[in-house]
Amino acid sequence: MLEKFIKSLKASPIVKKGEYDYFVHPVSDGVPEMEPKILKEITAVIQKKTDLDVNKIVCVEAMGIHLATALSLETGIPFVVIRKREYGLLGEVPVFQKTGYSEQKLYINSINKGDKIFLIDDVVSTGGTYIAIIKALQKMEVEIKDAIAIIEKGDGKKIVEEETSISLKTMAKLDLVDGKVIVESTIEDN
Ligand SMILES: O=P(O)(O)OC[C@H]1O[C@H](OP(=O)(O)OP(=O)(O)O)[C@H](O)[C@@H]1O
Ligand code: HPA
Repeated sequence: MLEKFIKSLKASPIVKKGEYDYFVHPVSDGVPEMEPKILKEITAVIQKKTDLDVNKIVCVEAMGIHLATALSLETGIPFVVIRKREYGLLGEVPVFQKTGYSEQKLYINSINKGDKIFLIDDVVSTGGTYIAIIKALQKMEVEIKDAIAIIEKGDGKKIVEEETSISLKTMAKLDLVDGKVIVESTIEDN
């Protein structure tokens, strides 16, 4: 079911961000262009493999937005974006995000105590982003019913699970070897 997605992953160019090896893919970068069929494969597998008995889909700017949009259109569940912009709205919660190559603040709005949410982002790598967000949502007493990062790179999934006790699903686990993307496993192997 994920044939086009897997094929596109293997074709991803790798660039350097300082010392960090960074793969470039339509899911994580919108570059090269996204084939709608890939997005359809991903949303179909999410619907099959995750718990979407939720009242909100929650994604992270920027590269969670197209994934949440596609899923929202298929399911009719509304989505909210954790932004890199501060609004100063009542109840806004700032979160400090650190990835393998950047640091910045994110801002949670329109998520309330008691909400049942599905969390979606494009990549988990160091786990820095998901750990910060999940801890903030747990403190807000939001119920994270399920969470997915479409692409898994490095040890981030394990670190997120250890630090937050949330089970994080991923659709494809990859490794970067000799300038190439190797797909080690997919959610369909389980
Ligand atoms: O597991 P981590 O090491 O935290 O990496 C994962 C995060 O890195 C990227 O975000 P980035 O801040 O580059 O933003 P973008 O979505 O705007 O590309 C990606 O979209 C994830 O949110
Ligand atoms: N590529 C694209 N997005 C990412 C990466 C990467 O290597 N790491 C974290 N987000």
